[in-house]
Amino acid sequence: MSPQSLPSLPSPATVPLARLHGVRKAYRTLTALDGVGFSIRRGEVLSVLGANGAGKSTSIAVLLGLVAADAGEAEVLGLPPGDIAARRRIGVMLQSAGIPENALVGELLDLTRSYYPRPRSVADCVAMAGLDGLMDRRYGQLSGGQQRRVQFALAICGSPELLFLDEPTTGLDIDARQRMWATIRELVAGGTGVLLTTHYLEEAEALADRVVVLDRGRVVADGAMDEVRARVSQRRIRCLSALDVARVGTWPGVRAASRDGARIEVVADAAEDVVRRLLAEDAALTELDIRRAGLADAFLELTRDTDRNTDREAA
Ligand SMILES: Nc1ncnc2c1ncn2[C@@H]1O[C@H](COP(=O)(O)OP(=O)(O)OP(=O)(O)O)[C@@H](O)[C@H]1O
Repeated sequence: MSPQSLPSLPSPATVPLARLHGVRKAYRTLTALDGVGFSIRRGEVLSVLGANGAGKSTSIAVLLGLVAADAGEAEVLGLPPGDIAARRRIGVMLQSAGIPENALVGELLDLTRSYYPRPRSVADCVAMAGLDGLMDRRYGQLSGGQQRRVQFALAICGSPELLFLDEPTTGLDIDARQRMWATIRELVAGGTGVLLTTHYLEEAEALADRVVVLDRGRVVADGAMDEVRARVSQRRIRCLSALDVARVGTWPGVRAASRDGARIEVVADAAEDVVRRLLAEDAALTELDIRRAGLADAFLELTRDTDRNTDREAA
């Protein structure tokens, strides 16, 4: 067979490591997932964002085979969720860890490493998760932040191709959080795919290549970090001005106006009209600075838009 006649296979980089498609899940009358679909690729961090109860943990649970979907498709490394062969190639750090309190950290690490065909060395795990001095301690006697680091070590100790991190840095101090971010970046640079849920939008901004925003069990945005930000038209305008912010707040196109000392900050839908009026009304205005809204603003606007649509549908 000549090379030309071979069917063209998708390149490994474009085949998703994991995928949900049209997934529905209801708990009695409550719809937790309402047709959720997204995928995670090699060498990228996908951040799944959403308010409490939006369906983030349920999406992960479906991918891990912990919860059965009522409808739709779920696949991990080309296998059904929960498949043992897939389990040996993924790492998982969930909110509820279920780790025996009496076990020594070193024992936990040895045991978890033994499940995997190509575990990382203990020394690497200790360095990557920041476990120095913790190996002989009992898990239950560690602080919350130390326990999170142990959970992270257990998630990465098998050199997984795909890593599920459900709010990994909750309870970590700034230094430990930065260390975990650095390790995640290192893993991703080596080709690992990461599904990250977080309530810290600066964490998603710092780590994620792509973002999926869930709102009440539906995907309301899915795209590259910059694309999701760009979907939001809002701008933040800052300047030194003596204008009355209560009055500025009533101008057309202005969403919010606040004062911090001599500086005012205006959040506007379309910056141009508002900037023109600011300059016209205050000839002494200086230090004008206009920025695209950050992920936090984008997130709020995206979920607020769904609120509006839902209200409209209900009306
Ligand atoms: N076992 C369960 N039984 C009944 N309802 C459930 C169960 N698990 C989740 N739910 C409900 O499903 C919805 C989605 O929950 P899920 O835990 O996926 O949200 P989340 O986005 O992870 O929220 P959080 O940010 O609070 O962790 C919520 O309304 C939740 O109350």
